[in-house]
Amino acid sequence: MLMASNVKPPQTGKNHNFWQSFKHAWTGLRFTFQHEQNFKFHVLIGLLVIIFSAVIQVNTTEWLWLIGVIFIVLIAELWNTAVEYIVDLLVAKQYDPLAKHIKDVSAAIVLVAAALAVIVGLIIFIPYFWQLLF
Ligand SMILES: Nc1ncnc2c1ncn2[C@@H]1O[C@H](COP(=O)(O)OP(=O)(O)OP(=O)(O)O)[C@@H](O)[C@H]1O
Repeated sequence: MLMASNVKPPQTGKNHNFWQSFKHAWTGLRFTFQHEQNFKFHVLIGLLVIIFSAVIQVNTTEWLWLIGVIFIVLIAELWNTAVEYIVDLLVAKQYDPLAKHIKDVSAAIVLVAAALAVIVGLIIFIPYFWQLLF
C-alpha cells in the first residue's frame, strides 16, 4: 500500500522570498568557510587587519579602503570556489585541459585581489610603522 509522504523533495527551483534566499546564501558562506582552507585563512587575515587597524586608529578613508579590499578578497574566494564546483560538476574529476585553464584563471582572480589587498595594506600601514620607528 502506498503511504502519503510528508517529506518535501529537495528544492531545485527559485527561492520564494528574501528569507529563503538569505538562508541559502548563508549556507553557501558556511560551507565555503568549513571546506575551503584559503577562505578560512583570508577571513583570519581580514580579522587581524581589522583589529590592528582599530589599535592604530586608522582614519575613515583608510577604513573604507581596508574593509573594501578585505571584502574583495572574500568575494574572489567565493567566486573561485563556485567556479571549482561548476568545473568538477561538468568534468566529474576527469583531467581536462580546458577545466585546468578555467580553474587556473579563476584562482588568478583571487591572486589579483590579494595583490590589491597587499598593496593597499602597505600604502596604509607603512607610514604608521615609519612613525613608530622614527
Ligand atoms: N579536472 C581538472 N582538469 C585539469 N586540471 C585540473 C582539474 N581539476 C583541478 N585541476 C588543476 O588543479 C588545480 C587545483 O585544483 P582545484 O582548484 O580544484 O583545487 P583547490 O586546492 O581548491 O584550488 P585553490 O587553491 O585555487 O582553491 C587547478 O588550478 C588546476 O590547475
